[in-house]
Amino acid sequence: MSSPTRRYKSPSELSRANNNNNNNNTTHLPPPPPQNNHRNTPYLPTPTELALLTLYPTLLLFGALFSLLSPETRAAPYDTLRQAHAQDPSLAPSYFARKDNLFNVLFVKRGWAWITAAFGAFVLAHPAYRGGGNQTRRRVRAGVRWVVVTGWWVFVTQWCFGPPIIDRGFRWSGGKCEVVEEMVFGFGEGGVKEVVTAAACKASGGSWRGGHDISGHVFLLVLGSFFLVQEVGWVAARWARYLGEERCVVMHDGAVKGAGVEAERREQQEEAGVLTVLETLGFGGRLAAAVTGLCAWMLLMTAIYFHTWFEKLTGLVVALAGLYVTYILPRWIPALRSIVGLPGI
Ligand SMILES: CCCCCCCC/C=C\CCCCCCCC(=O)SCCNC(=O)CCNC(=O)[C@H](O)C(C)(C)COP(=O)(O)O
Ligand SMILES: Nc1ncnc2c1ncn2[C@@H]1O[C@H](COP(=O)(O)O)[C@@H](OP(=O)(O)O)[C@H]1O
Repeated sequence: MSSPTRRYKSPSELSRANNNNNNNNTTHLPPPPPQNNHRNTPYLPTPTELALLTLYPTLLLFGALFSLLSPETRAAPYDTLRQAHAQDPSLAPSYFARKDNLFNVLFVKRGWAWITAAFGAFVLAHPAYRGGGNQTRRRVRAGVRWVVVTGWWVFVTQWCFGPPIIDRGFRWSGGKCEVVEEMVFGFGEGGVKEVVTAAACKASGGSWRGGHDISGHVFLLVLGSFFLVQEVGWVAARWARYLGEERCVVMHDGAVKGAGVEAERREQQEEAGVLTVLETLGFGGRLAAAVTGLCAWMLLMTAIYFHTWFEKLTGLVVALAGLYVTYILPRWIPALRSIVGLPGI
């Protein structure tokens, strides 16, 4: 069976083509994909990454505008202390304005498990991670990046040597657990036990009120979805030769080069010709794409129905901080890069 015409060529073919071009201009191979000669700064996301990142504030902005303009949403009662609309099914402006909606309960509230599962499926099953002498090392580095991003999720939402960062921020900004403060005794100033986490407050029947409550949903959905975009996007695009741009890295001697210089030579897709996006993604990548799509949808729902705009903005900023440390910092700190690597390299 004849294979369809290939758009992209293997490294050896590309190098042969270039040599031929240089030597006698007699090659019949098509030119390699257009490479942007302009070097991207290693200190900031590449133009494609920036375009994708811009979608997050755009979603938040769109949600804020929608909630201001939609007659159903404006008409529905809103509890400013709980930062949510009325939860009664007959009063809520939409199914998605309810905290008990199935997408929230089964997806976001178990969000890190879904993100971890999609990432794991991709790293274990995708052909880009199979073969080549350094398969184990690439998987271990991907695992290290997962630990770093997961560590940030743990510190921000679950536990940070005590209460998580969200709960610490809430209390630093003047928030407290109302009602329960008067009822619960133990350690703390004057012997009164302070309820220091949102979870403990809820468990004791109190309400967590008054401070700045960084949106945990915005944080988790942005961190998790862009983690998957980075881990699947660069790896699959490099493997299928869809790369039109390159990340730049600072080398040990201070020189700035395309990240490809550190890529170890290994088999890339070349037998099947041009692959569709679905073929390129494989099972794990498709799962990751589905999880990322759901994250985007739930982010939009949070943007429309929950929290103040400032709490959503801080959720976004805290997520971006973790992503910067995991994916951009290693581009200009070679020692860090040697530990966490770069996806696809
Ligand atoms: C250099 C960094 C070093 C880091 C060192 C720390 C390493 C920590 C690494 C691992 C710790 C182990 C934890 C691994 C768990 C991974 C498996 C899971 O997925 S856990 C189970 C799933 N649970 C969730 O997904 C919960 C998701 N929900 C939330 O985070 C919150 O509900 C919310 C943020 C979405 C909202 O909070 P709410 O209070 O408003 O409901
Ligand atoms: N997209 C969404 N769908 C349903 N509930 C959401 C939501 N976004 C936020 N919430 C709810 O709004 C509250 C604040 O969310 P967060 O601080 O994580 O952004 C949480 O309530 P509960 O803690 O009562 O479940 C959360 O479940």
